[in-house]
Amino acid sequence: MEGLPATSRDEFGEELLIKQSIEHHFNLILNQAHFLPIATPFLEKGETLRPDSMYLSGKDGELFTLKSDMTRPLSRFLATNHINYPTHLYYFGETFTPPTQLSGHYNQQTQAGFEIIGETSWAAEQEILQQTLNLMAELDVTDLEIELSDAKLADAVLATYQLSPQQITCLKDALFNKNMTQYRQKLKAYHLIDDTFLVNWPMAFGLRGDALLPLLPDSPEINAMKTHWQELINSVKAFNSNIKVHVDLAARPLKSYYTGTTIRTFSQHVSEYIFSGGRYDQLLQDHRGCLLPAVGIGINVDALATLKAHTNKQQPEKDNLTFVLAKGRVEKAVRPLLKNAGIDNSALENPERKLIFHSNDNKLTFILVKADDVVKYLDAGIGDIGIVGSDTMAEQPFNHYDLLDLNVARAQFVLASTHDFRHHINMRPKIATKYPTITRQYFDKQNKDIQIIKLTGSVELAPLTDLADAIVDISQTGTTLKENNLKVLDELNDVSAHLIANRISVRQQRAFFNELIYNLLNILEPNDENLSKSIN
Ligand SMILES: Nc1ncnc2c1ncn2[C@@H]1O[C@H](COP(=O)(O)OP(=O)(O)OP(=O)(O)O)[C@@H](O)[C@H]1O
Ligand SMILES: O=P(O)(O)OC[C@H]1O[C@H](OP(=O)(O)OP(=O)(O)O)[C@H](O)[C@@H]1O
Repeated sequence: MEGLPATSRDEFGEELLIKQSIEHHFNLILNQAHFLPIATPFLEKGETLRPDSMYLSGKDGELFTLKSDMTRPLSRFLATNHINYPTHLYYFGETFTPPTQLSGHYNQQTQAGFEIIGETSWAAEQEILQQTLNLMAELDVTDLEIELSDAKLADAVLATYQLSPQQITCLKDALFNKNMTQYRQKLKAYHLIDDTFLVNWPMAFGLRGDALLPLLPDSPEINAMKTHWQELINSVKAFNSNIKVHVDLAARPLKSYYTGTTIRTFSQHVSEYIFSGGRYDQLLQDHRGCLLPAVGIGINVDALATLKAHTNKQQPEKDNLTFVLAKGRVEKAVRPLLKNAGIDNSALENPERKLIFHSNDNKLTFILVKADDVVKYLDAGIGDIGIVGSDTMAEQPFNHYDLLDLNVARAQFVLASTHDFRHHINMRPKIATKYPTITRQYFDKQNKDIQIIKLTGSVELAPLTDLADAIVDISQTGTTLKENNLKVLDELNDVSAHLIANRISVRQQRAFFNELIYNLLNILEPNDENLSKSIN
């Protein structure tokens, strides 16, 4: 009997019962609130090829797209039907996206959502928040924490400083990735490192978000956002004063088309956002091609079902954090650094052949994995914090925070070959490497066509044996190159160990992360007086 494709699964029994119950309560709440149901087919016309879509081919060769989200079918529906606006809609159904092969992820997710379309007034935001709260209560998952933000906040803040468009882009990029190393370098370069709000901005969420609200620059646009957040916070508190609600002043806009308030929720038990949405006035169009203002909330039903399963079993809140360390050079190099930053990693000192360790108080777990696998443990929500080389990160899809460059396990990528290598002789040189992405990026920048040969080690052998013309590899002392009679033709990116973190873990354990980042920055940037400006 043939099994399922690697990326699919059956759903059965208890797991499916939970989803059915979510769907039942969801329909009940939205019917009561006079939202109208909409169901769109699995297949849409597939004229635009997108990397995040799956395709089916029809009998006559026509290409169809499997529905990868609910937004596109909804856009098509509104653009091709005469509807009276404002309209209130809701949907519940399956979406399909191609996961990375052999990653353990599934290609099919259940998504639900509700939208108010054609309504510019603030009442729409209040209504979707109200329905979100009703659903949380109906499903009995009140341990969700709500985060409010605004897609335009970062631009509004940075507009109050004297910065060029390019400087704004660089700062936003570092801010949204919570890349503290890059962010602080930029602040220093732009002479803004004395600004208390800016210094603390990347971690301005949760209680710290609330604490930094009064330090937000003064502008009519920002003041209007503050008023709106306060109104939403008041409605949450009036509904149930136990629900945690905070502002996130450093949130990346959910999607590029969001234009106003955003609302997201997460819980202590699941490493993904459960509800997320907000205002997006620039995406949907009616049948005449006129833009339609809209607010909506999407629900990750699979994540919600995981949360429900936890709630049903009454499991305690997670109070343990897992570090995933790239074993070998990286783990050895960061061990003293972590220890100096107050992390009890003494158990790693006598590893023998064990791969899992605990701190003396059992609050921290350390797991040792091959460098390539660190990100997979973070993706799955098993690891909260990862420590891995920037070389490994550059070769993988990466969707986490790149918090700090730890400045240890340092090396450099180099292009190297034999002494008689001549660039111009070989029209399409063969380059051997363990790092195809880095290699491709480097040659693309130079408009040079090459052929890559992916090796797993002893890369220096390739030009010596004529397997390849040159190599892109890591060099530290240069000894390996020298001993193999190879010379450096060019120096590429620097490599070092980085501290990375799952986005939801940073929220679930924000006090721990704040302290760890602060302690590590004190070691990495000693004598930096501005560090004391970090609220801790
Ligand atoms: N000279 C160097 N060569 C290779 N990696 C280095 C060097 N210096 C620092 N590094 C960092 O160390 C990581 C590799 O560590 P290590 O060699 O222990 O693991 P590995 O590549 O899995 O090795 P092995 O396959 O020999 O176990 C790289 O990802 C890089 O970030
Ligand atoms: O400049 P150096 O200090 O000599 O270091 C560079 C060498 O170290 C790494 O190899 P590694 O030891 O990881 O073995 P590998 O060839 O099996 O990847 C790298 O691939 C180089 O071969």
